[in-house]
Formats: sequence, structure tokens, C-alpha cells
Amino acid sequence: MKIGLFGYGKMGKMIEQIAQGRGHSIVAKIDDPSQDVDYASMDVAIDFSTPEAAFDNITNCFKNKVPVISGTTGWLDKYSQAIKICEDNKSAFIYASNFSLGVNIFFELNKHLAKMMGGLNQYKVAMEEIHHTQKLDAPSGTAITLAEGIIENTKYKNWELEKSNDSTISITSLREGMVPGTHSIAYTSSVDTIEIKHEAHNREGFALGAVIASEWIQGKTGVFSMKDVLNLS
Ligand SMILES: NC(=O)C1=CN([C@@H]2O[C@H](COP(=O)(O)OP(=O)(O)OC[C@H]3O[C@@H](n4cnc5c(N)ncnc54)[C@H](OP(=O)(O)O)[C@@H]3O)[C@@H](O)[C@H]2O)C=CC1
Ligand SMILES: O=C(O)C1=N[C@H](C(=O)O)C[C@H](O)C1
Repeated sequence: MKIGLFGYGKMGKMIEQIAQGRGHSIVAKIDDPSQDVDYASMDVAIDFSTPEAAFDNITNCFKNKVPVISGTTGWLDKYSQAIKICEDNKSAFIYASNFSLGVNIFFELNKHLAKMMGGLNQYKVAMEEIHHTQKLDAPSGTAITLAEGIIENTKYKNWELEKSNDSTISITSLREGMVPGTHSIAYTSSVDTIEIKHEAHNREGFALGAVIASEWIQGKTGVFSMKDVLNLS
């Protein structure tokens, strides 16, 4: 598979390593909007860039019929616009706030726990995410997906940073050193706490998931998710 990398920072470099280890080649490394892009050379584009750059990177690929795997967070106010451009151009797309197998299992565990806790008014939920100090967005995309999983399955209606009430999930975002990504969810009553946690030890799991998604999307048209790729129910 010939891969174009949009974003050649921490994740772009890790994806290059994993992709080459699986026999793929990197045909472009785009780090700047002024670079010329040879779309015809790519079987797939993998975008791990910045919240400002992602929409243009992704939709330019769709217009050139290049399927896209995107893990960039912080641009999702334009997600539905991107989907329309993908569909109009009969291209293919997978966005995931987190590509690791472990977090995708954690997403399902979170929804299952939320269903069980939904009717128990004595418990209040709170979420914490910890990332490295270079991270541009807060809360993390993964924390937003986790909050959406709780909202789908409980009386909670929205999330906010550091603010909770009966209908609002409080998310605390901490930025410390080189932390690759830690997410925890706690349900607390006056007598106990139930907590679930995912801690990434490095970036390999994110990169491997993105490369597996790139392999999976070959020959497909449409908008998919990591649930489709990993066959999780
Ligand atoms: N979904 C997932 O599983 C994961 C998602 N992420 C997300 O991926 C994104 C990237 O993370 P990370 O690699 O750690 O960040 P980095 O800051 O290390 O890398 C981002 C890269 O994008 C480059 N860039 C800037 N503008 C453009 C542009 N117009 N087109 C292409 N590239 C551009 C930057 O270049 P320069 O430095 O020169 O500005 C930089 O090299 C973030 O949004 C992060 O939240 C991260 C890990 C996992
Ligand atoms: O910026 C990061 O590093 C990460 N970003 C993603 C997010 O915002 O959830 C995924 C992972 O937690 C690492």
C-alpha cells in the first residue's frame, strides 16, 4: 500500500515506522499547506495533523478520490461538511478520536457501565484525561467520545470542562510531561467509587490501529468507523 502522510509529527513518524514494518511505503510526507501533493501516487492518506489543518487536508483528498484515515482531534465542528464532500466524491473515510484497540474496547466498556449506572441517582460521574504538554486541544477527542457514550446511555445531557451538575458530565483535562494519553471515568456515591481507566504506554497502539484501518478501507466507498474495522459489537 502506498501511503501519504498528512502531518509528520509525533504520530506521523510513528505511523511511518509501523507501516513500513507491515510492508507498506510512504510516498508523501505533508507538513505544510504550501507543499505540492501528488494525490495520484497514494492508495490512502493518513491525517494526523492539527485542528486547523485537518479539514482541508481531508477534503482535498476526497476531491482527488483518495480514501482518508484521520485521527486529528479538535476539528469536528466541520465533520458533517467533510462527510458530505466525501459522499459527493464517492470517496472513503474513517475518523476515530482514538485508533487503539484498547481504547476501542474501553469505549464499549464505558457504554456498558453507563447503561448499568444510568438509573442509580446516588452516583455522580466525572471524567479525567491526562496528556503531554504539547497537546493543542482540551478536552481530548477520546474524552469527548467517552462523554458521548455516557450521554447516549444515561440522563446526562452534555459535558463541560471542570463543571458538573445533575445533567452535566465534568471533564478534567491535565497536561503533564510526555504522557501519551490516560482516560478515567469515576462514578462516586457517598459510600464508594467505581472507576474504569485506560492508560496508553506509548503511541504504538494508535499508529497500528490507523495502519490497520488503512488496510481495511482499500477498495471501499463510504464512511466507516473503527467499530466496523475491529468488528466490535
Ligand atoms: N486518533 C488517535 O488515535 C490519535 C490522535 N491524535 C491526534 O493527532 C493529531 C496529531 O498529533 P501529534 O502527531 O501528536 O501532533 P504533532 O504536533 O507532533 O504533529 C502534528 C504535525 O502536523 C503538522 N502540520 C501543521 N500544519 C499542517 C498542514 N497544513 N498539513 C499537514 N500537517 C501539518 C505539524 O507541523 P509543524 O510542527 O511544522 O507545525 C506537525 O508536524 C492531534 O490532533 C492529536 O490529538 C494523536 C494520537 C492518537
Ligand atoms: O494528542 C494526543 O496525543 C492524543 N490525542 C487523541 C485525543 O485527543 O483523544 C488520542 C490520544 O489520547 C492521544
